[in-house]
Amino acid sequence: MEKSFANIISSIGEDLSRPGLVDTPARAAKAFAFLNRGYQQSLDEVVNDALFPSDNDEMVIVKDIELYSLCEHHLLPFIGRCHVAYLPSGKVLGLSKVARIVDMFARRLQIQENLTKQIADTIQQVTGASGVGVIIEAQHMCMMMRGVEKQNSSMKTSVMLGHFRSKAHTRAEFLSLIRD
Ligand SMILES: Nc1nc2c(ncn2[C@@H]2O[C@H](COP(=O)(O)OP(=O)(O)OP(=O)(O)O)[C@@H](O)[C@H]2O)c(=O)[nH]1
Ligand SMILES: [Zn+2]
Repeated sequence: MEKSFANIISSIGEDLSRPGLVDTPARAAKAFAFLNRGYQQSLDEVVNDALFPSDNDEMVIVKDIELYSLCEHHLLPFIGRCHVAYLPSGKVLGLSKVARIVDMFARRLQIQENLTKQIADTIQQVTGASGVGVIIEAQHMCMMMRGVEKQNSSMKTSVMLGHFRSKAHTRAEFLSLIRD
């Protein structure tokens, strides 16, 4: 990856031998590996068996989970917030694991729609919940720094599974609780 970054830097007309850039291919490779570290993670390792029996079947919401990802079309960041809710069915998931699952998928090359669905499907799979709702609001640098150059638009995506899809009042409760 270092060689590839060295090629990219030369290709834009820069002088790789100038002092400020000498270590840049190595730094950039390290940074890019970090930004894409989700490929090295497995769900088992992320969840680490942090599932706890509970007879509480009321809605659990983790809101405003910050999210940094890279769009798979331009390799530019999209940055925003993710809200996750589920209806437990016999067990609850360790709180931090919700955010870790978000990160595991965000730290890959993504489009926002697929990211939203992967998070929802995984929370469903891990918890066996009777419903899952995931909403992501994000701003895409590929639309801001280049291309159409719109600075104020943001994208909202949602995936509703189980009762969040079939019961309007469950969905409404989720939407109202993330507004507070
Ligand atoms: N649906 C969706 N589109 C995305 C996402 N991230 C980037 N894109 C879009 O992917 C599209 C790629 O379009 P292309 O026409 O192939 O590429 P481009 O010429 O660079 O497009 P422009 O951005 O319009 O300049 C653009 O419309 C981007 O805005 C995402 O998360 N979801
Ligand atoms: Zn893009």
